[in-house]
Amino acid sequence: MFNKASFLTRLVASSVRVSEAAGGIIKNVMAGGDLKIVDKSESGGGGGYDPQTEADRRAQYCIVQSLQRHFHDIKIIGEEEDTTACPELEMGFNEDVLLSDRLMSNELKEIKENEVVVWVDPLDGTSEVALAVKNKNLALLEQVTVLIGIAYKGRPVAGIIHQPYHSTSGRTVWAIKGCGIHGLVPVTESSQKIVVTTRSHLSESVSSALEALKTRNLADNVEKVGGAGYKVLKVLEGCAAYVFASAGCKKWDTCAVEAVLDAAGGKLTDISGRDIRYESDVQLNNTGGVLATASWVKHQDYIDTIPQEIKNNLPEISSKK
Ligand SMILES: Nc1ncnc2c1ncn2[C@@H]1O[C@H](COP(=O)(O)O)[C@@H](O)[C@H]1OP(=O)(O)O
Ligand SMILES: [Mg+2]
Ligand SMILES: [Mg+2]
Ligand SMILES: [Mg+2]
Repeated sequence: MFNKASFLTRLVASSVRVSEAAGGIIKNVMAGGDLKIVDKSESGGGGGYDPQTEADRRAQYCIVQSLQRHFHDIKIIGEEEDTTACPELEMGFNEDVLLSDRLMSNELKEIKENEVVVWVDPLDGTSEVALAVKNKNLALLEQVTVLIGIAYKGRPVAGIIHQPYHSTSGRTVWAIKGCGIHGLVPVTESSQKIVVTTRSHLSESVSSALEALKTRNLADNVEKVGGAGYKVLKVLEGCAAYVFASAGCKKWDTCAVEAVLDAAGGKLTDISGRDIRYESDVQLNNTGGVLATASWVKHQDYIDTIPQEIKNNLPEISSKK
């Protein structure tokens, strides 16, 4: 069945399994107790404290090696430049994904390996991992996700969000364009408009955007939590929007989650309402910020309410410098 399925279905089926293997590696490193944290901003990354742990490095190695072994011509762009080798694992694939093959459009069925860009965030929420260990507050680990996003012609067509610390054995939420969302049942209405935003990268523009939303009853409450993946899961499970009016996150933070949110009827753009592009040569930073909304609110209301001066300070830069 696997070999008969189209390339995109096989890539997603493998990526679901690989994300779960990466989640296991993250848990093993955490259980070992020695994160070997480095601060990437010290090696010229700029932009303030930017931690990377042994879990980030091992998870990325596992994901990239496994996918490249089975799909030689895909282009993979991962967050971490430094990785740590880990034993080769025979991944297999997730059988449920294969069932999507019959639902896929012909255009997606005909996608070839050299036409996709795979955006990998091996561990989203590294700041929360560092804080969880420092404060011995393991509840923060629920905010950790593994993100694998698949882009075709510059736009997301599939996404995988693995949440290793969700309940006891973790969970994987995945979607292929036009084939629905799997791994959770999205909330389709809520009496309260809760907006989620950053815990560790707050700034003047982030706060001002949230204040503006509150005045228009688009944010009854604001929750500050970590991770782009975790915040989109919160939007899928009842929050109204994820608003990040800052240039800090990258294409690997948003490609997977945009594909999953889109499949649930939500929407993700920059804060000016522009689509985020995912070609292999784009600027890695999401310089226009991130606005993700649930299916049951109007995305345009949030765009219209964010002050123009904040948008002007977050221009879109689409080509790599
Ligand atoms: N200034 C920044 N520098 C590095 N990464 C950032 C920055 N801002 C956001 N991110 C990335 O975007 C994610 C969402 O941001 P936040 O948690 O602040 O809402 C973070 O988990 C982090 O991903 P990662 O943990 O993979 O490095
Ligand atoms: Mg990081
Ligand atoms: Mg990230
Ligand atoms: Mg990361």
